[in-house]
Amino acid sequence: MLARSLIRLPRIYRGFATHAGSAKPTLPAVLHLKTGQSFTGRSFGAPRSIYGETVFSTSITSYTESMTDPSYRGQILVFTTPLIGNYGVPKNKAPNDARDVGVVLESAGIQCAGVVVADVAEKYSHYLAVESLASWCNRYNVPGITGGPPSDVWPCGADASQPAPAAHAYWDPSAENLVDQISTKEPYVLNPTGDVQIAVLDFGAKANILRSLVRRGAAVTVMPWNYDFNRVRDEYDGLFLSNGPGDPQQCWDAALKLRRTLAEWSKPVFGICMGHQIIGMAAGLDAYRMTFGNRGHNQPVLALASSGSIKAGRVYVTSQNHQYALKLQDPFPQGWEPFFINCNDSSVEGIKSTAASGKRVWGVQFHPESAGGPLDTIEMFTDFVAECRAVKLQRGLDTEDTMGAAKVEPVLRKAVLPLRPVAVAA
Ligand SMILES: NC(=O)CC[C@H](N)C(=O)O
Repeated sequence: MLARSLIRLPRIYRGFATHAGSAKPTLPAVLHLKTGQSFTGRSFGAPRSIYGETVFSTSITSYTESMTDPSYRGQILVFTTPLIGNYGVPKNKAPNDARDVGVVLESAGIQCAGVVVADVAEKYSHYLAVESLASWCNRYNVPGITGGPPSDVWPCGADASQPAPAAHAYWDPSAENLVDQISTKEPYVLNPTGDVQIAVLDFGAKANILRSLVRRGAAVTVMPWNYDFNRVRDEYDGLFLSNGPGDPQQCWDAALKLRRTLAEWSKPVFGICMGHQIIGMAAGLDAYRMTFGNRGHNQPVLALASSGSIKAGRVYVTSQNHQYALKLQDPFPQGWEPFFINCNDSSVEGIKSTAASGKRVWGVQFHPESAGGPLDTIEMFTDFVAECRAVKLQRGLDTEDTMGAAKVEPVLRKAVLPLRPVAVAA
């Protein structure tokens, strides 16, 4: 169900923080959909009413990673897995390390607006857990709704006496630039001693994307989503465009700046999810809103082309969280080709620059960094950083008149080979 919606609590119970944070959800709550349906359940987490866009995820694990993924901003996340919360929530602070991003989960706090869980675990067990899902939600002021009506403590249907909001009152997430709300306001650097300089345009980057780059040795400069990279591009060996919340049409400013980058700069560019949509828009493809987005950790995608660790004809199982996609068109804009296609709904899962274009650009709709989900495509980060490194070395060596191609080759191989991905199992 993708309708805009509202989680509503009876007015008299708003402010009952002690109850809302308790292990046993007993207060009634209602999920109203703009399409007219209302679902009654019990409240957990913060005792307040919120508007949001209702989306569902079929993921079985990693509720903590999903809920801290900035791409879920403004959304009421419905878990189709019935039991959520049974391994609790860990302390979200990583050891102080200049190479890391400072958090264990995907951002500093809960990003989704609310959660819907069939059966929220009242007890949790995990060696790293420090609190329950309900207490975590309560601390971040995020309401949750679970189970059926609390018939033992409250007359069934009492919540229904609260009127559903009028259709026009519902919030329209595509009217807001959610990316601008979450993106860094100032550039910052991770792993400054890294040997390749990668700029990240931050549309709401998941921490594991930044980790995946710095762990491969890159110095990463995270920039605001609409930063004019063209002003500083000569200082960088590669450009990365992150995931992010909301409608990509809100980010045309970034797509137009990228269009210029792609026309005038031929170093490696890689984008994930929102970043992939922005690359597509810059390339001349249309982005559209899907009837059913893909959210889950077992989305199969078929590779249509080989590149680095990715082999054409293989199916990779991927982690996904998106509502928009690039439109498949035939022919593709000149210089571009489809890279992956979704095996379930045939949506575009990746695009790349053609070999003939002389560019090195890749975009994927899925999440190679997982967190949560499978690691089938994690080596795409290795490919990207290795490509940045190879281009950097090639350029450095190209400018040395004394070194011809024959001498360059072993130097390059030494730098690149240890980073080559292990073969993906057939
Ligand atoms: N995870 C993402 O980057 C999602 C991109 C975009 N907000 C969408 O829903 O399609």
